[in-house]
Amino acid sequence: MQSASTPVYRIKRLVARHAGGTRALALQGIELQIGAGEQLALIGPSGAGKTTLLATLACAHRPAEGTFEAFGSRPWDLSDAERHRLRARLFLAPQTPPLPPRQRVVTAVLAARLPQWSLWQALVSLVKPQDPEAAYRALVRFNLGDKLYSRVDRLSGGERQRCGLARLLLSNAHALLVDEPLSALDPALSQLTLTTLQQEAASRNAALVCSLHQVDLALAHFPRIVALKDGKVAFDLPREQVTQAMIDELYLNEPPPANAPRQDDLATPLAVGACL
Ligand SMILES: Nc1ncnc2c1ncn2[C@@H]1O[C@H](COP(=O)(O)OP(=O)(O)OP(=O)(O)O)[C@@H](O)[C@H]1O
Repeated sequence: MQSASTPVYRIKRLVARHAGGTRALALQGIELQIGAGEQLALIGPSGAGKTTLLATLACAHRPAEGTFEAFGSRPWDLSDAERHRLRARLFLAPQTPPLPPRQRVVTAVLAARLPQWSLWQALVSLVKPQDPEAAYRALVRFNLGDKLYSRVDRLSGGERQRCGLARLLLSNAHALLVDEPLSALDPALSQLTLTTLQQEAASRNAALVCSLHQVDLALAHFPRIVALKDGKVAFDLPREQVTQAMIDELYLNEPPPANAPRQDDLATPLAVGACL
């Protein structure tokens, strides 16, 4: 039963494995609570488990052990139909959005409304897009308004990535899960993208969880930083308490993350300002 104070996510001692011969651990002993309206960045070296955690939060990956509650329910104890309904409250934007290459952008973006539509509306929209104005408004917010009727396979990597994010704006979700949204974007578009995602999350009081390799942007934009390493939470802190030593330790023996702040740029603890 969900009340106003029910967290969006409540996770205890969560363990996740991937399929395959070794069933290697991807997440171990994860403890996490995320409330409505919270915005947090997930950082950590490659292979730390960020994508696996986002897939778990999206109910796309079933945990092997532990407690996992979303909106007060245990998704994997629900029937398939109930879990399907729960998933309509979650939106996962993968790093490479699964957009049909021959589809027009307008149709691909409007597909985010599928969970809200009847089968008939969905079929009609494939032939004649329903509410193209809404798709246009979403694309404009990612500086992509001129691509409304382009074919998906004619988009650049960065345009495709933002097209995937425009879908998020058309969803009804209250947990927005975004995996490395900036990997194909230049600095100006990166700022625009993060600001748009954060404004959208704030306007619907949604939880926003965003994995980022750009540590400087994570610290500049997000009030809470959750760092993963080797499938475990290395730290989970307000950004003001994150120090350069913690970042160094997190990426020890790893190639430096993209756009990591230089040592000279950082006080200890880090002095960072919001960009919202
Ligand atoms: N489909 C899969 N099958 C088997 N192992 C996997 C699979 N996907 C990920 N893994 C393993 O799970 C661990 C966590 O991977 P994950 O993709 O969650 O990390 P990540 O932090 O998102 O990495 P990156 O920053 O490189 O995207 C890694 O050891 C990875 O090799």
